[in-house]
Amino acid sequence: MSSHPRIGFIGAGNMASALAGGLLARGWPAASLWLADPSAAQLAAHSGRGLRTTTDNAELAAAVDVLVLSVKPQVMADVLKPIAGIARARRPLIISIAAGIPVASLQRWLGAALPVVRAMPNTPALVQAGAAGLFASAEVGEDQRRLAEQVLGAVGLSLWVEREDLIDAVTAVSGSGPAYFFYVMESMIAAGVALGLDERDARALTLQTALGAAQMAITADVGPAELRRRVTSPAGTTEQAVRVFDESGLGDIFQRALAACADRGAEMARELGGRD
Ligand SMILES: NC(=O)C1=CN([C@@H]2O[C@H](COP(=O)(O)OP(=O)(O)OC[C@H]3O[C@@H](n4cnc5c(N)ncnc54)[C@H](OP(=O)(O)O)[C@@H]3O)[C@@H](O)[C@H]2O)C=CC1
Ligand SMILES: O=C(O)[C@@H]1CCC=N1
Repeated sequence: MSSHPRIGFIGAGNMASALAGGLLARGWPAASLWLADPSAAQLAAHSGRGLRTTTDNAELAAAVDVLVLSVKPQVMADVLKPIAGIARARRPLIISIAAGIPVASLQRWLGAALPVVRAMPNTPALVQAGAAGLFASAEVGEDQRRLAEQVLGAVGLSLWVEREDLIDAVTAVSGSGPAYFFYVMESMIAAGVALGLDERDARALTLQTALGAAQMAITADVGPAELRRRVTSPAGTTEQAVRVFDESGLGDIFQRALAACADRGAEMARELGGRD
């Protein structure tokens, strides 16, 4: 196998576009990236950049070394059954990025206990700043583990979790996590505007502050709590903002929000995973 295995995405939506775009920007050859989607319009931007595209999932499944299942969880069963025979014959590494679809369901729809990696990436993969949790089924060998790491690791951090239910926790923290930070950014921009800044300045200050805080937290030799303490002067301004967050139960809000997110993953597994 070449140093750049052929990777095929079934479902060319938001997350597949982020992963394929990130791999491309990282130097993955466009001709080794395949995308399948029923919508020719959805595929047009990708083919314009030299990626291989098709509206036929079976054609893609017959061509790739790594098959990334990037459709919505609700259509996964219908997507897998028609390509199950090809997958059993060719045995590509299968990586499912769908929230809430257990390995056992994927294998049942594929008609065999094929090696499956469940991955939970996030959209910052597009700018090589992704974060992904991976879980390997018992059938996944060492070489296939390394292959999954090569693909997800090319666009950011990737780490293995040893129990499948922890994928729901990864979803709550990092899979859905970008949305929480974007929400914070939206709220800070709106608050800055309410305090009199023009929208462009409020946005620029907010986004640069988010970037700076993340970079500091990643590189510092102390944790976020100490970094927060260093910004919070006694009897100063930050203290007043933190007081309002504490009085409003911000920590509890995050606990409940992430628990609701993880619970939804488990609920989807019950709703969708049991399908024939
Ligand atoms: N978005 C995110 O941040 C993350 C998403 N995920 C997971 O990734 C998966 C995809 O999510 P996302 O990219 O947001 O969803 P999108 O709806 O953006 O992408 C899914 C794509 O699959 C297409 N599709 C539908 N039916 C088929 C089919 N039969 N064969 C091939 N393609 C098909 C859809 O087309 P159409 O729109 O025409 O139906 C759409 O283009 C989900 O399972 C989600 O849980 C995981 C981590 C993060
Ligand atoms: O909201 C969702 O269900 C998907 C999974 C993680 C991020 N987006």
